[in-house]
Amino acid sequence: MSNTLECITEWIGRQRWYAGKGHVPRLRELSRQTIDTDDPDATISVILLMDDAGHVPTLYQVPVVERSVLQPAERPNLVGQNDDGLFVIDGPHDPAYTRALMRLLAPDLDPATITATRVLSAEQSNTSVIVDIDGVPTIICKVFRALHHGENPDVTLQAALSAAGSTAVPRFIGQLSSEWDDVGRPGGRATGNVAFAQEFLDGAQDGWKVALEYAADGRDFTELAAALGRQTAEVHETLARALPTNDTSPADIAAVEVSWKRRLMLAEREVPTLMESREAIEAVYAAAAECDWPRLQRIHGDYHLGQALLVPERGWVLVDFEGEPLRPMDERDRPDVALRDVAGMLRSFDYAAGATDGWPTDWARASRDAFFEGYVSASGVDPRGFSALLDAFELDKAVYEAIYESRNRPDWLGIPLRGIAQLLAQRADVTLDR
Ligand SMILES: Nc1ncnc2c1ncn2[C@@H]1O[C@H](COP(=O)(O)OP(=O)(O)O)[C@@H](O)[C@H]1O
Ligand SMILES: O=P(O)(O)O[C@H]1O[C@H](CO)[C@@H](O[C@H]2O[C@H](CO)[C@@H](O)[C@H](O)[C@H]2O)[C@H](O)[C@H]1O
Repeated sequence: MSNTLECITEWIGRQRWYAGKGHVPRLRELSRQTIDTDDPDATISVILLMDDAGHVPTLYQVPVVERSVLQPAERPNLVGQNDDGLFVIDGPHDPAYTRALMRLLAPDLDPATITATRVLSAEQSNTSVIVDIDGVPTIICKVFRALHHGENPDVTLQAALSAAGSTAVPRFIGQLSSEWDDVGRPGGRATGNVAFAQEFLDGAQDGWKVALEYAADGRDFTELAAALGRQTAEVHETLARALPTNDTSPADIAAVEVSWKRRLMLAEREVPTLMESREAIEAVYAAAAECDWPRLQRIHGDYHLGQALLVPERGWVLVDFEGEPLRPMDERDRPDVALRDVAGMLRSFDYAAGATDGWPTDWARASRDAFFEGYVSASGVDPRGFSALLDAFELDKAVYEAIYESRNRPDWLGIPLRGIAQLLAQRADVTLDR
């Protein structure tokens, strides 16, 4: 037995959302808040923990429920047993926590109508809980794991799209923020979003799984890809109307170029073979920095097929506007280039082909073209008109994916590496043709 903090330290490294893979966690408790519950055997604590083990300290939200009796069904979600003999359970898996959270996120909801709560089983960066109302899955609550000062773009963007009447995102229900000590900020306090709730889309299919099935069966995905292109353009257009935009200054361009190069340097440390392509990749970045850039606006930021849900009678609905988990929050929380999203989705078609036996490149190419056509038809803007810039964003995404795969799924590292090689070969062909 050990104290609750020791139990969490031993457990946290195994969680999918723990970003410090490869480090032994070094946790420091910043705050512990007790939440009221009507369950007499449960004590709910929301603990904010700073992990000092990595290069950059990371703040995590760990809600736990302490109980004197452990039900067999709770065993897989046991964090540990503390010095007082209490069983410490991962909060989102315990109904006492999720019911208490719902009271805060949706105060108008009658708690008696909540009939069940369960954690979404997919591997995730955060933890989402599905809430049944009168026996029907109705609400999904996302509990953010890594916390940041300032608004979380997932909340800001989905709330803004929903308020603008867009049905391209789930209806927004409510959000919760929290404060914690931060000596680096004026007043010594930081504040950020810790959870939010939105409409649960029953029967939604994950776009990644749909695409994989199509690719594996050699089925034509172009109609769905074109619809996705149209929905993407519509979301970009609504975001540009609902939230601030700005002209692109030379300083903005320089900052993006620096971030591309910084990421490449980081990737080379983790995937040394990338060093062989550095010169060619940097040449693409340099060419992109020289061309015309569109206006900056808020974007999805980590756009791929897994962020698009195919909903019966509604079509594509987009989720998870939090941006890339490996990118600093201050970079994700401001206007950016919409082509970054287009590039993300192009990479995803390549991924679906790469994860399929025989690597059907024609399938990926047809899906890309259809996506472009859909995007143009809804917006009048053809991303292919910014080819140097689009290539740079695609390369940057593939470099990001190389880091992501080497840390999380080394068996898949070949997918982004081949993507990088292909992009560079295509650019070399274009240059030779000139
Ligand atoms: N509103 C929703 N309705 C139904 N399923 C959803 C909804 N939002 C998310 N999901 C499911 O949860 C998965 C993870 O959600 P996401 O927002 O991507 O979480 P994370 O930030 O943890 O990556 C999605 O891929 C989808 O399968
Ligand atoms: O969904 P998250 O916000 O957690 O995104 C991260 O994980 C994704 C993998 O789940 C990763 O996406 C990469 O793999 C996908 C297939 O699993 C593929 O469709 C994407 O194109 C590819 O980028 C994403 O990059 C990462 O941020």
